[in-house]
Amino acid sequence: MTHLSNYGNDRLGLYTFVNLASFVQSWTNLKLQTLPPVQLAHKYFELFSEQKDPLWQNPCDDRRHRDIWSREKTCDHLPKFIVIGPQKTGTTALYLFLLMHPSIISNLPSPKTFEEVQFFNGNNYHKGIDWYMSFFPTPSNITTDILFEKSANYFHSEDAPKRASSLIPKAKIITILIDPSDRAYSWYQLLIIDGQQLRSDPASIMDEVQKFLGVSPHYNYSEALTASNIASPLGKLLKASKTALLCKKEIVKSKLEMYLFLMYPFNQ
Ligand SMILES: Nc1ncnc2c1ncn2[C@@H]1O[C@H](COP(=O)(O)OS(=O)(=O)O)[C@@H](OP(=O)(O)O)[C@H]1O
Repeated sequence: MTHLSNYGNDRLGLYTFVNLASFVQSWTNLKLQTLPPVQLAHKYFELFSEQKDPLWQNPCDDRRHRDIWSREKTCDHLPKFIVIGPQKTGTTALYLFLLMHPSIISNLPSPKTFEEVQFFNGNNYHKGIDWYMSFFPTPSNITTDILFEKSANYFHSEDAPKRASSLIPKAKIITILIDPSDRAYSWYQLLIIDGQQLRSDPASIMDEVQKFLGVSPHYNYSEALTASNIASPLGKLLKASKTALLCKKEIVKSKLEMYLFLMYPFNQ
């Protein structure tokens, strides 16, 4: 079983399998049985569970694979080098410096992860090779243009090395190493806020933010963020937003209207 997006190896496998089955039928008393395709697949992965996780192989090194690929699946849509991180080492700066070179071309941006594709490290990998290749533009000059991608979290991913070496074995790799304490300090300067909690429990989040920023005096958000405290602008906003939520079906038709409605007390 292969995880190539073509049938170069699988055709050979099927040919061997058919001949094996006819040999068994002709020369033995064994009764061959089969199952419908989906059940057969379940059975297969029960027996070979290690193959549940695909490992996309490189289609470019085998002429048979290249020959049956469509034009869109040219090997020119794969990177020639990758910047693997780690995070907080200056990867964004390096990425921008590389982009300044006329022959070095990056992947197209991702709506979710911006300049990074983050293919080899996580679940995006299961979206397949076509998904990955769709991030790379067609080079205007195949011989001189060099495609690359930078995903800073490849560095600490356990899966990324084997996945990358299977799909792009010839790609060069760039990593940036700095004093770990500088990285730690950079992380320390960053506060990640849980957006869901900001909605459900803003006061606790704001306590955390104050601590992180070291602001003084400590402001009592628990008190300020109550509907009863309507004298303050925050109270007005909260009251307005509460009203908006209560009657949103009737009066709030879109997110924009909701926004304007919430901001109304401040725009008067
Ligand atoms: N030349 C240049 N220009 C701008 N910034 C530079 C440069 N070299 C390194 N840095 C520092 O790199 C830190 C951010 O690293 P990353 O881009 O890898 O961060 S991230 O993982 O993408 O969040 C970030 O560090 P901190 O400021 O300490 O957070 C940047 O200041």
